Formats: sequence, structure tokens, C-alpha cells
Amino acid sequence: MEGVDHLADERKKAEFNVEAMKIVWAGSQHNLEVSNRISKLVADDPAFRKDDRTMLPRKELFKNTLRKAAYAWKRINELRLSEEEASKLRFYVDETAYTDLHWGMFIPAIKGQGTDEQQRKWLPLAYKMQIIGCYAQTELGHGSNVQGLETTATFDPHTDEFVIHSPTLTSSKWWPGGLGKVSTHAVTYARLIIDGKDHGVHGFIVQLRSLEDHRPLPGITVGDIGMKFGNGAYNTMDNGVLRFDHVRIPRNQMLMKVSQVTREGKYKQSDVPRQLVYGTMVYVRQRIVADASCYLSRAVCIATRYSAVRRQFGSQNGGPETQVIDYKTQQSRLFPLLASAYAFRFVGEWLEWLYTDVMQRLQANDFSTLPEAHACTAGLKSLTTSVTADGIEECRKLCGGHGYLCTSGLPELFAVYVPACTYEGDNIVLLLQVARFLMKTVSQIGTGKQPVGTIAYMGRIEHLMQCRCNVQRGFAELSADLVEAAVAHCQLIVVSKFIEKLQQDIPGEGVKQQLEALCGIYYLSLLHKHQGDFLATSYLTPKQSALANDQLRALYSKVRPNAIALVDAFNYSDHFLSSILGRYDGNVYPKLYEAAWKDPLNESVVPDGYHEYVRPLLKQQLHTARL
Ligand SMILES: CCCCCCCCC/C=C/C(=O)SCCNC(=O)CCNC(=O)[C@H](O)C(C)(C)COP(=O)(O)OP(=O)(O)OC[C@H]1O[C@@H](n2cnc3c(N)ncnc32)[C@H](O)[C@@H]1OP(=O)(O)O
Ligand SMILES: Cc1cc2nc3c(=O)[nH]c(=O)nc-3n(C[C@H](O)[C@H](O)[C@H](O)COP(=O)(O)OP(=O)(O)OC[C@H]3O[C@@H](n4cnc5c(N)ncnc54)[C@H](O)[C@@H]3O)c2cc1C
Repeated sequence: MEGVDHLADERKKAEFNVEAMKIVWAGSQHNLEVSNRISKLVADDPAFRKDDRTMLPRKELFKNTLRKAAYAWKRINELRLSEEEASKLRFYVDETAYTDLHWGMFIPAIKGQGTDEQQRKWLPLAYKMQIIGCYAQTELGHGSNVQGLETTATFDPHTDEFVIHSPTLTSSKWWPGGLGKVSTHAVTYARLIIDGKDHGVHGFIVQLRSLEDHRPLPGITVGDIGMKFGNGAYNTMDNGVLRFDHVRIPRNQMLMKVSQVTREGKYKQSDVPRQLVYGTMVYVRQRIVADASCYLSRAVCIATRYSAVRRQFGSQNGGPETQVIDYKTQQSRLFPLLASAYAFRFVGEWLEWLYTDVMQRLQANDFSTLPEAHACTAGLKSLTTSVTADGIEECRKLCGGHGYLCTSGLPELFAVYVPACTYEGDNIVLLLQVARFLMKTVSQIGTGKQPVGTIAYMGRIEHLMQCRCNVQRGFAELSADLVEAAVAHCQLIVVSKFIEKLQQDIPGEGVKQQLEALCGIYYLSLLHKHQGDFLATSYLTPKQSALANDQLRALYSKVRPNAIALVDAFNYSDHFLSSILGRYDGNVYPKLYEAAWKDPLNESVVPDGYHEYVRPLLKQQLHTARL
């Protein structure tokens, strides 16, 4: 029934202050206040409806996204929202669009790789959206291997210009979001060629389309690369293809913070690591970790609420059937994901601190923590996106058949999220970077260099140094094992940051106890999953392993009465969740039934096509039957 909270009894079971937990999840009272205000602003505005997304044909879907992005921009300016509030608004609009790349990569690339003069010229235009930018690095033939990119930027000293060119089909830029139909400019990555010498990949600002009529400029071929996985989902984004035919740009459009080209064509590399040219990717990877906790918590919220609503089997003497959330199998699948959502939230907070710290050190030309920042952002991006993508799919399965309906919100959530395992770095390629970092650490231990920070624990593997094995030779052969070691390293970081969070002052009755239980579920479920490794290396005895499993089950029972309150603490509106199964009031069956009749297929009792394709069949079969 409308207005009834079907989960009221579940909410009464909570053993902690949910409002206090909302502040922990939001990060601060201020963040919670802004989230509440902006989330309501979006949810109450019919212009931001999204329940029709999976039913629109692509051209209509895309135009609708352009409309929403323009309307959002209008509201941001009308209400004079701050950058923080505007970012929250785009988050709660919850629709991938060209603006993600304009604000999430194009502007950060100019801020991170541009000189002060270049920032002064381009950022005001970008902040006012008088130009719209994308990040054009990946090509048809290369994505992971950035040093393999083929687009060229050849310096012409006669005209003080770079000539940007796509020499081969595989050098076509391919995938950049916002490129296909909207962006007027791109930060384009190309091989810098001076006087025949290849200086490697650098970033260049290139205008793609006229600011007058939006047509591609001379020498530019640009378009969308076509439909992607799932209905709605990432098809609101115009991932594009781009080719250059000897396009000329002024020399001052090469991003020159890290390295410069003088008027005379002299290449100057500041005494900074060349990898700073990858800085934008590092920035986005650390943001993706916090983003993973948002996506995972949305799926877990839906699956937890529905698991409390759904009853199946177990009726005693005609009484109510058992809530599926009470089955230990359901808890063993759901609660580790609930714990992971909180764990990723906290490691995302730490990673943001680490990134900020590294950026401050770079200002002082201190590059000492750059390798660790690279390893942590790469590894945690890989770990959290893989667990989140698999976790959203598990949440769909936890909801049985109804999880497969678009009105559950889970299919689209999965379809829009899974590319995160690939973009900003394929997850395996990134783990190999972590493995390389770990092996380099091992090789340095023998030289007396003690590891610090997230690899301090490796100081205790001195004995490994006796085997003077050739690290390089073994790396390729053992890369699959090394990737597993890299995952374990990242899991250790997540666990340690969860434990550090618990050592902070956490206000609110019962809040810390709940987080301690979730932390226990996080690391004990990992121990359970990988107990073979721990037993094989004698880090655990069989008895200890059994005790750990007993403790894990006990924690499931501890969390069970608090499960609904723990997902309420995510503070998601029904609009944002966009899920009948995840409704705050748990009023699932009437709303599922109501929604079914809104499907366009039910606009007519007899479907289009009946008279052409079904009736003749039936008549023919009827004729045969009479024979
Ligand atoms: C929510 C928000 C949504 C915001 C919206 C987001 C929407 C999604 C949009 C998606 C956008 C994209 O996908 S943009 C495109 C993303 N593309 C990628 O991520 C490409 C992934 N590939 C790479 O990053 C590189 O190719 C990589 C794999 C690191 C290899 O690079 P190289 O070959 O140059 O380097 P290597 O030879 O492997 O290593 C040489 C040394 O450099 C170090 N090194 C390598 N990369 C480094 C780095 N970034 N920083 C520091 N150091 C680095 C290594 O550790 C080595 O150190 P030593 O061992 O000490 O020598
Ligand atoms: C939705 C989406 C949005 C994107 N947006 C952008 C964007 O805005 N801008 C942009 O520039 N790019 C963008 N990309 C491109 C993205 O960054 C690349 O697809 C990504 O970096 C992976 O590179 P790849 O496609 O070359 O994969 P590949 O490297 O070809 O991966 C294929 C397989 O090879 C394996 N592999 C590759 N190298 C190695 C190795 N050395 N050792 C072991 N295994 C290896 C991988 O693990 C994977 O299994 C986007 C991609 C997607 C899907």
C-alpha cells in the first residue's frame, strides 16, 4: 500500500544511530547537507527523470542527454551553485555524458599539464563551457600501450606550428568520450617529432569543430563509434573516432608544463619524470576508487532491501515464509559486498589524501612518493572496479528473476559500470604495473633500501633476497602469479585503511561497533576466499582457518538486524536508485505490477505484427490440424 513502510520492522532492529552513520558515509556533516540538498533538487525536478532511458532509441536517448546536460548547466548558473554543488548535481543526475570528460579529464589535463599561461588562456573558456573538451589518447590500434600511439605532432619551424596527423588507420583516435558528436576541442596525445627525431608522446590542445556551426574543421574527420553494451547505459555518451589530415596548431598549444619546445625547435625536458604526462590518468584513477564505492553501495542497497522484502519457502503452519535475507547463503553473498562498499569508501578517502599529498610534493619537485602513488592508484582502481562490477552482477542474482528487470535498476547499473574495468587502464595492465613496483621493491631490499608506506611490510622478506633470481627473466613467466600478489597487496591496503578508520574518533551510538563488524566481514571473507594460499604457506593452521570461518558466520548474524539501516545510511533517494526492488518503503510487488503495464509493448492488447506474422501461422497450423 502507498505510504506504508514495509521495511519499518527492519528499521526498528537497528542497533546504531543511522543519522550518525550517514555522516560517516558522506565524509562530514557538510557533505551530508550538500548531498541531501542537491539530491532533492534533482529528484524533485521532472526534467531529470531517467526511468525511460532503457526504452529510448539511441538518437532520442542522446538528444535527451544533451537536453539534460544543458538544463543542468542552466540550473547550476541560475542557482549559482559552487563547483562542489555542481559536481554533486551531475552525480545525482546520474547519466554518463560528454560533461564527464569535459570536467573529469579535459580540464584536469590542462590544469595538470598546462603552463600557467596556457591555464590562463584555456581554463576560463572551459569553466564557462564556451569550449567543450575531451581527452583523446586511445587509438584504434593502441590503448594500454601509450608509448605505442601513432598520431604524430611534427614541429614546423617555418610557421612555428605543430602538424597533427593520423598516419595510419590504427592511429585513428578511438573511444574518447564526448568526442563523437559534441566536443569542440580535445587534449590529444601524439608523438612529438622535431627535425625527424621522435620525442615520445605529449599532449596537445586541438580544436576539432567550429564554434560557429559545430562542423568539423578542415582536416578533421570525426564521428561516433557506435552502439555499446546494454540499453541506455553508456549509449548516452558519444565515444568517438577522430582522424587528422595534417592539421596545423600553434606551438603554444602543446601542453608544456612537463616539457617544452622553443621557437627554435629545441626540445627541453624539465628534470621531472616523463610519466608526469600520465598525470591526468592518475588523477581519474583515484577518483574512480571513490566512485566504485558509490556504484557498489547502490547495488547493495537494492539487493539488501529486496532481500528483506522477498520471502521464499520456510512457512510454518501457514505462517509467513522466510525472508531470503535470513538464509546464510544469501548473507554470505551479500554482506561481504556491503562490507566492501564501506571499505572502498574509506580507502577512497585515503587515496584522495595520498594523491593530494603527492601533488603538493611535486610542486616542490619532490618525486619520492610518485612511484607509490602510481602503484596505489593503478592497483586500487583495478581492485575496486573489478569487485564492484562483479558485485553489481552478484546483486542482480541475489534478487532472483526480478533482478533481471530493467525496473530493478541493476541491469543498467551493471552495463554503465563494467567499462570501468577497462577505461583509465585495463585492470590487468594496471596490476602488472603494481607487480613491477613490488618486484622493484624486492630487488632494492638487498641494497639496504628499507621499504616505507604501503610496502613497509615487505621489509620482512629479506630472506627472499638470497635467491638472486633474475627478476626481469621471471617476470613474464610468473606474471599471472604476480598479478595475484598485486591484488593481495591492494587488498592489504584496503584492510589497513579500514582499520585506520576505526582508530579515529567515530561519533554516534553503535556506529563504530557496526563498522568493526563490517571490517571483520571484509577481511575474514577475504581470508575465507583465499584460505588455500594461507594454508599452503602455513600462515594459517586448519584450526585457525575453521575458527575464522566460525567468526565470519557470527558476524553475519551480528550485521543481519542492522542490514537495512546500514544501507539506509548511504542516503540514496528512490530517484537516484531508480529501482523498484530498492524502494525505501519496500513496496515492491504493487509497483512492479504497475510498471509492467507502462511498457510500450502493452500500449496495444494485440501486438503490432500479429496480423502479418502470427495469425497466418495459427491459421496454417489450424489447417494442418484439420488434416
Ligand atoms: C569518477 C570519475 C570518472 C570521470 C570520468 C571517467 C570516464 C572514463 C573515461 C575514460 C578515459 C580513458 O580511458 S583515458 C585513457 C586511459 N588509458 C590508460 O590508462 C592507458 C594505460 N597505460 C598506461 O598508463 C601506460 O601505458 C603504462 C601501462 C603505465 C605503461 O607506461 P610506459 O610504457 O610509459 O611505462 P613502463 O615502461 O611500463 O614503466 C616505466 C616506469 O614508469 C613508471 N610509471 C608508469 N606509469 C606511471 C604513472 N602514471 N605515474 C608514475 N610512474 C609511472 C613505471 O612504474 C616504471 O617505473 P620503474 O619501474 O621505476 O622504471
Ligand atoms: C566506455 C569507455 C570509455 C573510454 N573513454 C576513453 C576516453 O575518454 N579517452 C581515451 O583516450 N580512451 C578512452 N577509452 C579507452 C580505454 O582507455 C582503453 O580501452 C583502455 O585503456 C584499454 O586499452 P585497450 O583497449 O588497448 O586494451 P588492450 O590492452 O588491447 O587489452 C586487451 C587485452 O590485452 C591484455 N593486455 C594488454 N597488454 C598486456 C600486457 N602487457 N600484459 C598482459 N596482458 C596485456 C589486457 O589485459 C586485455 O585482456 C574508453 C574505453 C571505454 C570502454
